[in-house]
Amino acid sequence: MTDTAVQASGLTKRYGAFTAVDGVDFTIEPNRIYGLLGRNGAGKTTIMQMLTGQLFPDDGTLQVFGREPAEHADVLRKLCFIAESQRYPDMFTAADVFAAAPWFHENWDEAFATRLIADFRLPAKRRIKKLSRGQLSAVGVIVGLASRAPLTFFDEPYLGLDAVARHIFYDRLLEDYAENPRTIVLSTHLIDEVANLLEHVILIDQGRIILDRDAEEVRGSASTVAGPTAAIEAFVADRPVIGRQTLGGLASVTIDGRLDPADRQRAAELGLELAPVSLQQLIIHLTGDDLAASSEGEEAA
Ligand SMILES: Nc1ncnc2c1ncn2[C@@H]1O[C@H](COP(=O)(O)OP(=O)(O)OP(=O)(O)O)[C@@H](O)[C@H]1O
Repeated sequence: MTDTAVQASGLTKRYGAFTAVDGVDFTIEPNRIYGLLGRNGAGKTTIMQMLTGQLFPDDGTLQVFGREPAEHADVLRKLCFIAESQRYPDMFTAADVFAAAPWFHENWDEAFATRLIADFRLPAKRRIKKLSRGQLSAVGVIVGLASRAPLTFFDEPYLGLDAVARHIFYDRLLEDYAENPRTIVLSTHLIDEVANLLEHVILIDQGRIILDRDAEEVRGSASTVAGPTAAIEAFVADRPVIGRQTLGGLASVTIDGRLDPADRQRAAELGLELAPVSLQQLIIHLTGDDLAASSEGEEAA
């Protein structure tokens, strides 16, 4: 049996009277790729900062590789945190950053970094402060990949990257992960782009976890059913509805839970169309205002 990479229980962070992370429990298993997803301000960065010893929790227990991260240098050495707004010393070139990386990351692979510099067409000899936004993102991504840290966090560091560069990042990540398994946590809003990379999804909303599931289970775990409103209502009665749109006599309703062959047959008999819900659509339903509106309606009823 392998040990867990992260074990959090009742993890809480407050900023004054505001609770940014509200008593969350979760586990991160080693050698998997996790998506830490959620809307702006959900608490993702705050959680990652606690996991990497940059912030102290106000409550709860947190173990990273079996210890409290903030107080154990041997744990911190196993971590790599790449943020969107990564800062570097003013005089540094990208090459200086890569030259310093092995001091912090014992698994640093210089040959891999050199290959990535070419892939991203990064002018490594140029001062960091002269780099474009995308080039600066590439510096962070290269550090995150070539460090091969046992637990690597990418907190949306690839926002500045263009579509080609982002796909190079996803490809290199997957290739290298296959050869050098490690634990990777990605926080991103580009959910459709990373959906196939993720092995596990943790969805956070307003400081609380609302979904913590194997990505394979999430795929196909919700469906959209579309057709005449009366037939839809007959089909979705007693099923958990997580989204609803109506237009004239037509409706499109998203339901949670898998459909079995009998469900599919019934939908066909009623003349309804079924479509799988993508991870991004599911997250929009789970954290969007349409859910808030329908659940308020249910509470009032
Ligand atoms: N130093 C701080 N002081 C006060 N409030 C803070 C502080 N840092 C974060 N917050 C608040 O805590 C909440 C969680 O912030 P956090 O940065 O963790 O969100 P996030 O999920 O990473 O968001 P985004 O996707 O927009 O980056 C937000 O409401 C934010 O405004």
